Amino acid sequence: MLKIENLNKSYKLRKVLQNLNLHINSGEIYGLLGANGAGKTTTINIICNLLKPDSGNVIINHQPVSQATKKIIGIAPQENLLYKTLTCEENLKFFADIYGLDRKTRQKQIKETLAAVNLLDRAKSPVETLSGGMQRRLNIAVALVHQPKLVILDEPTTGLDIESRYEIWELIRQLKNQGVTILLTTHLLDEAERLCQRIGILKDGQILAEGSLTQLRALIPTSEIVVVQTPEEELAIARAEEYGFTPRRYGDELTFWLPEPLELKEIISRFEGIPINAIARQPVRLEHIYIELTSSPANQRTRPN
Ligand SMILES: Nc1ncnc2c1ncn2[C@@H]1O[C@H](COP(=O)(O)OP(=O)(O)OP(=O)(O)O)[C@@H](O)[C@H]1O
Repeated sequence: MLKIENLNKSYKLRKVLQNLNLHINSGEIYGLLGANGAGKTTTINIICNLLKPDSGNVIINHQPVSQATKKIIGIAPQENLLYKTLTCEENLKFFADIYGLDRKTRQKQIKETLAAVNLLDRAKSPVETLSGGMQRRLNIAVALVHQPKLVILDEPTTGLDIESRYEIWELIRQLKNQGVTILLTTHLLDEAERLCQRIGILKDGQILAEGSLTQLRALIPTSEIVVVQTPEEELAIARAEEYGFTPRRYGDELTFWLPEPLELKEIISRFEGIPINAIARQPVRLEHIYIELTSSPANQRTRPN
C-alpha cells in the first residue's frame, strides 16, 4: 500500500530524513515509533504531499505521491483539526466538501462515520461541548469521511484517559477489520504492542529496525527478562555476571537477560545470600527492544548514578 524508498529531507543544514526506507502492507496497522524530533511528522507530511522531499520515492497504492493520491489518504493530525463552534456534523460536512463528495454520498458518509466513531448521538453538538476523548474521535472521523484506503493517525491517544484510549483502540481495530491500512505514530509502546502487526523504529531519520513484535524480539539475545528488586544491586550484578546473566537497567528497574531459560527457583538460587525483595520473570517487551535499539551504549548502563 505504501512504499517509501531512499527518502531524504533536510531543513537548511539539518538532515531530518536520511535514506529512509519503509513499506506498509495493505490492510495492516503499522506503528512508526521514534523520539521527539526523529522525523515522523516530516515523513507524514511528505506522504500527504504537504512537503516535498529532497530526493527519494513515495508510492501509494502503486502511484507516486501527488494531488491524486491525497484522496486515498486520511490524516488525523496530532493537533485536532476541528472547528470548535461548529457541530460534529458541520465539521464533517466541511471536510467532505473539501474531498468533493456529492450531496447524497456526503450525507450517507457523515452518518456512517459518526456512527463508526460512536458520536451519532452528538451529531448536533458543537465541538466545544465534547469531552477530550470525543473530540479526538471526531478528529479521526475527519480522516475517515471520504473512505480512504490509507489512514494516518498521528499520536491518536496522547493525553487521553484509559477509557477513551480503549475506545480509540477499538475503533482502530474495526478499521483494520474493514480492510483499511493504518499508519500509526505513538510514544505509547504498549499501544503499538497491542495494535500493530508491524513496527518501524525511527531514529535520526532512519529506520533502525522493522518487523513484527516476534521479529523485533529476535534482535535481543534473550527470550526472557528477569526483574530484581534488591537493596544490594552491586552484589546482585556481580553474582549474576558470574552466571552469565547480562545486567540491563530500564528506567529504575534492574533486570537481567538470561543466557538460557531457567525456572524461577533456579533464578532465585543464583542470588542466594543476597537480600532480595522481589524477583519476576517478564517476556521481552517492545519497551526493552526500543531502548536497546535507540539508546547510545553509554546510556545502557547497569548501575545507578
Ligand atoms: N519547518 C521546519 N523547519 C526547520 N526544522 C524543522 C521543521 N519541521 C521540523 N523540523 C525539525 O526536523 C526534525 C524532525 O521533526 P519532526 O516534526 O518530523 O519530528 P517528529 O518525529 O514528528 O517529532 P514529535 O514526536 O515531537 O512529533 C526536528 O529536529 C525538527 O526540529
